[in-house]
Amino acid sequence: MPELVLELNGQTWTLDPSRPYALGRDPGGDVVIDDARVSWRHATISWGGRSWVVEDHGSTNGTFVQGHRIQHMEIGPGSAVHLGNATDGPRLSLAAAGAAAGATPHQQAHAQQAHAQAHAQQAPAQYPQQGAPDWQQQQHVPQQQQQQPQQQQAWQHQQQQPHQQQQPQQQHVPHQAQQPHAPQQQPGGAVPAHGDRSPTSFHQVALGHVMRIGRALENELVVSDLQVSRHHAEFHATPDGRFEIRDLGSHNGTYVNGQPLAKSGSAAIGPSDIVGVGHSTFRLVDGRLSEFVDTGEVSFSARHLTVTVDGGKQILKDVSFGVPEKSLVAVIGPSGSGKSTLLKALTGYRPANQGDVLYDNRNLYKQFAELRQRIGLVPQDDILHKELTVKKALKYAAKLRFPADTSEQEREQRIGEVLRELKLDIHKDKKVTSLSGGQRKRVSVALELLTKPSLIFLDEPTSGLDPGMDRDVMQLLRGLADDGRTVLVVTHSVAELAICDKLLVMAPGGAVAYFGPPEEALNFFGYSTWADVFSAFENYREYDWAGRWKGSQHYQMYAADIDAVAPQQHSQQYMAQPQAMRPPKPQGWGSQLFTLIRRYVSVIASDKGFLALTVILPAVLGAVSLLIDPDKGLLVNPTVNPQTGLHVPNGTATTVLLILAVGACFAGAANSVRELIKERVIYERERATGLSRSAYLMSKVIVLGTITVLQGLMVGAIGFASRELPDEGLILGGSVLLELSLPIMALGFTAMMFGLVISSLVKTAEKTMPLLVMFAIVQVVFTGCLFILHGTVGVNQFSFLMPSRWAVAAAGTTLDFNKINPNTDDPGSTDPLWDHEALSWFLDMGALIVLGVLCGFLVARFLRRHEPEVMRK
Ligand SMILES: Nc1ncnc2c1ncn2[C@@H]1O[C@H](COP(=O)(O)OP(=O)(O)OP(=O)(O)O)[C@@H](O)[C@H]1O
Repeated sequence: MPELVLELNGQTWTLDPSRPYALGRDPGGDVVIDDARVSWRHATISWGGRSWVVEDHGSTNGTFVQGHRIQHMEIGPGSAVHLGNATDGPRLSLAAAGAAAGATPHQQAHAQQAHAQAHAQQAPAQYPQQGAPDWQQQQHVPQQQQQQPQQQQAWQHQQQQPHQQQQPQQQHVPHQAQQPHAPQQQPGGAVPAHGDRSPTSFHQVALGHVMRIGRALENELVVSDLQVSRHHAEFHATPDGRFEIRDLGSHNGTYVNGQPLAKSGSAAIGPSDIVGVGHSTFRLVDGRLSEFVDTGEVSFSARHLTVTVDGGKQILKDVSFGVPEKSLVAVIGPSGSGKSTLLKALTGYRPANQGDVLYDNRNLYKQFAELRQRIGLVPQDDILHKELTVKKALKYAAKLRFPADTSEQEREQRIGEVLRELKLDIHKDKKVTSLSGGQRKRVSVALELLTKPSLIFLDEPTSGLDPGMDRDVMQLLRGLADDGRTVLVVTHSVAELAICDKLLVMAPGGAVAYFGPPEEALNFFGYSTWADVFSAFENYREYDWAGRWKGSQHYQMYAADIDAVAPQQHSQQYMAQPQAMRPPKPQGWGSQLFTLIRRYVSVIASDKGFLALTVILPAVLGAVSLLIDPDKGLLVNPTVNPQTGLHVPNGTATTVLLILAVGACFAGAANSVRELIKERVIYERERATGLSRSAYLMSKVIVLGTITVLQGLMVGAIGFASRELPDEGLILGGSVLLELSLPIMALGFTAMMFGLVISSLVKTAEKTMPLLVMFAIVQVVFTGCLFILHGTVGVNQFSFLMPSRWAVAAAGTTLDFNKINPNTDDPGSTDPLWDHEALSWFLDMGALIVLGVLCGFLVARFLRRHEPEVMRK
């Protein structure tokens, strides 16, 4: 095979066809070119089987042959290649072996050493075919980029050898100490399931002994952590030397290798297993239990995260980055660059289709059930009921998130701690709605801090805040990180980036454009302001920003080591086992329901406007019906038409019933139509922390149902009370008013359920109003009061889906609607739903209730769509 001799600036290299040669500024490359226009890893030259080939590696300023920018081109003796500029960029001259001197031994050795590194990287895929845009010409890499920052080196070192830094008890720790649960790479780049650090303490377990773990002081192993139940789990050391962990019906669950044990279930454990109880993890080390307490100082990394949506489009592309403990990371990027998608992938809300998220070297996706408790997420919208006081909002959140066996006093104590930590104690009795935007964000953070998460994610916490509040919130986050947590914030505000440890810049299309210290970022892009950088993103959307990043020195310094591990394809594996990932609920169903009802009642009670409307609306709707022929009753007209033999219709009865039915429909649906959409963010977040969907839905049904039924009673009582009614009902004898009001009340309830369906279906609250109006008008049409439905094939069957049809029919059986509103077109026919019989009344009421229940199922179904993917059943 022909060797090729490459000449540059008087130096020569003999290229051997057996391997590729990396060209660029990287001192570890084969041919090192010290020119600012040349990228860190600019291009490779390799033997392509037939001829030599030069391939651009996503360089910023391009590779040129005969004045043309090339991506991939065959070359040979006599060719000349320019790097970085077509005319005056460094010129590589190629000649046949023998025509020039070979490479020096030093250069050869250097090239060999760099060879492996060159293969660890991936070349970006594509580059603009036209000339480089203007901004590229301005490109120059700041000098400081040549230096490896101390902090990063230190972290990388720690990532590779965590235990060498902190192993005071190493002499007590047998094989695990020498092979700690560090990020040892397994074949294929998998990270071991267990990633904890040095033990916090050791506990002796005698053979044949049982060691109970829990929060209560009487346990042998007391874990003072509110996430742990009073009597949480037991370690059994059998006389024959085997060990077993048994859950004692704990509320937050006991985990083995990240997977929850069944409630009161047990599992045999060996030295390689890791048992999770609240913030503590336990391992068996030489017959003893080593305990590690997660106090928040955790490293965090993402590797090769790729999210693909239906249709195969990638909206997040191969995102890798990592940060040590106590880090504050900001994520910025233009709209649509995948920041929210990244946040969902990092928090496990919507796991990436490819790639891993490592929480202190433990795979978050695989151990989500356990690790989700250590993650706090503050969405963009407040996760609080604004009508409540700060203290009350935290009280209900604590009640829902802490195990059922925590006492009021314990919860109060923790609430007091977070209020003091976030300097909110002076505001604790204020309503959330009366706080400033920044204070409100603090309350959302406080709520997440209740359970002491080690990782906190925030989605645009400063949007809508003035610059002063922006700074306050960012400083708050800085403080949280300094106190020993890892904080990642997605933000649109670039004013306070300097206080972050690392900055991740997302490019259009969902790829990384930069990751590294914030102070070096603008230099990296070659601009003086972020506005210019974002304009460049907008103007050069098709440019390969990711390729530019991967060809950069910063990539080598801050991401290449994380990127070097092969991506893990796993979406099917995770999605196939949703059952295994579903975490236990800290509270029982009934307890959640009770708390939710109390919270909902508190919210409603503090909303005086809503309370007033719930009374005024039915009162007005009932009262307007009184204006219709006030002196006429709701009885069958005694006059009979001699020609048809039918009673003369009582138009007053049908109109009054129509108005009351529509009033109940409107009041019921109006009560609920905004209810789910307005607290969707709260629901999403609470669902991820263990809220039961059915308990949530039931709390709405019970509270709103009660209100609506009472409103229905009011509408019925006002509307019917002053009218002349039959002396006897079909069901309740003399209580005709009540018998007539019951269908109105049931109609209100079912309409309320329809309102919930709308609320669970829509994407924004604004869409609820048109749908509410449409619903009410459709109900008017299908009451059967405006025209006879019976006998009209198709329309009649369709009307069975309308609650107003059944409610009017039920009241109509009592009033004998077949005589009040006879079918004059077809005198012999009557509507069976209106038959003046008890059976028909029950049938109509039953159908009304069944419609309501069906709506309940639909709501549950639609609610599922707004849940974190891992929580969907
Ligand atoms: N489920 C989905 N199916 C198809 N495309 C999606 C889906 N979710 C998001 N996208 C698209 O992916 C891209 C990234 O969306 P994402 O919301 O993550 O961006 P973002 O950076 O958070 O934007 P913004 O700053 O405006 O909130 C957008 O173009 C969006 O339209």
